Amino acid sequence: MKNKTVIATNHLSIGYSSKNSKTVIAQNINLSFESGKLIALIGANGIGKSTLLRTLTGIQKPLSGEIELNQKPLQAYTALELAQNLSVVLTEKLPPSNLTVYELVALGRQPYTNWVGKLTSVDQEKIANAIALTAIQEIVHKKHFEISDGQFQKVLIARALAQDTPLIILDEPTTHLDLHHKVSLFKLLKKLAQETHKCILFSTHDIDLAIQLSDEMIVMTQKQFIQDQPCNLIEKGVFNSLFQDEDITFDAQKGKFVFK
Ligand SMILES: Nc1ncnc2c1ncn2[C@@H]1O[C@H](COP(=O)(O)OP(=O)(O)OP(=O)(O)O)[C@@H](O)[C@H]1O
Repeated sequence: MKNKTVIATNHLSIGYSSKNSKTVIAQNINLSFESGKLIALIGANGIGKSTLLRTLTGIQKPLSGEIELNQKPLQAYTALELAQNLSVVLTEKLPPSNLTVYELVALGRQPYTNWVGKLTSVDQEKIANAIALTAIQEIVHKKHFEISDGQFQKVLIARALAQDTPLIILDEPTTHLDLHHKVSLFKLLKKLAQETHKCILFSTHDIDLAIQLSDEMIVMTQKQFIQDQPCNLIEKGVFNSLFQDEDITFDAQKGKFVFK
């Protein structure tokens, strides 16, 4: 299947504005993401990763510039159309509820169900598919608060898969996970990008893992955004500019950070 551009930005400027002030977090952002790719967004704490992801998902308005989702300006989408084209996995806890894992995954079908919220056979098939792809069959009858953090992350990804959108955006999906669960979640995202041909964009602080498992990375620094394949970024020495700390350097041979 041919890769096509799912989302692209043109001279995008992101930040926060109120009545009296405007804070620019980053500007002149020109990025483009294709279907079938797993793309990691990395950068130091507070650099603006969440701000960028919130802007790309339409949760937050750009200060200026354009975002095109499937060749159409993001602001031209209705809320329902947006939910059919883009799913978001955030790290926030859910509001208190008694939902089972199955019901939570089924919520992904909301943009397609009628006003009574009845699931059609197509909806049920998409839910079953999402559950199978994320391998959470054994916990579908549990309440969502009866599962571990790692399982919960998978459930949120299953909900995004059930929503069946060409683009999935995740903000730090591996936070709070141990190494084993981080690796398995990264591999799951990689498999999903390959098998479902979706574009999966996520932010992370697990840079070593992102280098090994993502198709492309976006390195965000005070000065610039660099988007490329991990091996090219290593070759260009980009990772050394990530942290303003002489004690942390990137070992290009080992493909990981080393500390003094
Ligand atoms: N609601 C807000 N109003 C004003 N400034 C904000 C707001 N939210 C975040 N910021 C500021 O925007 C900058 C970028 O924050 P953001 O959360 O996007 O960074 P991040 O790269 O995701 O950080 P981290 O890796 O620590 O999660 C920070 O300086 C932060 O203080």
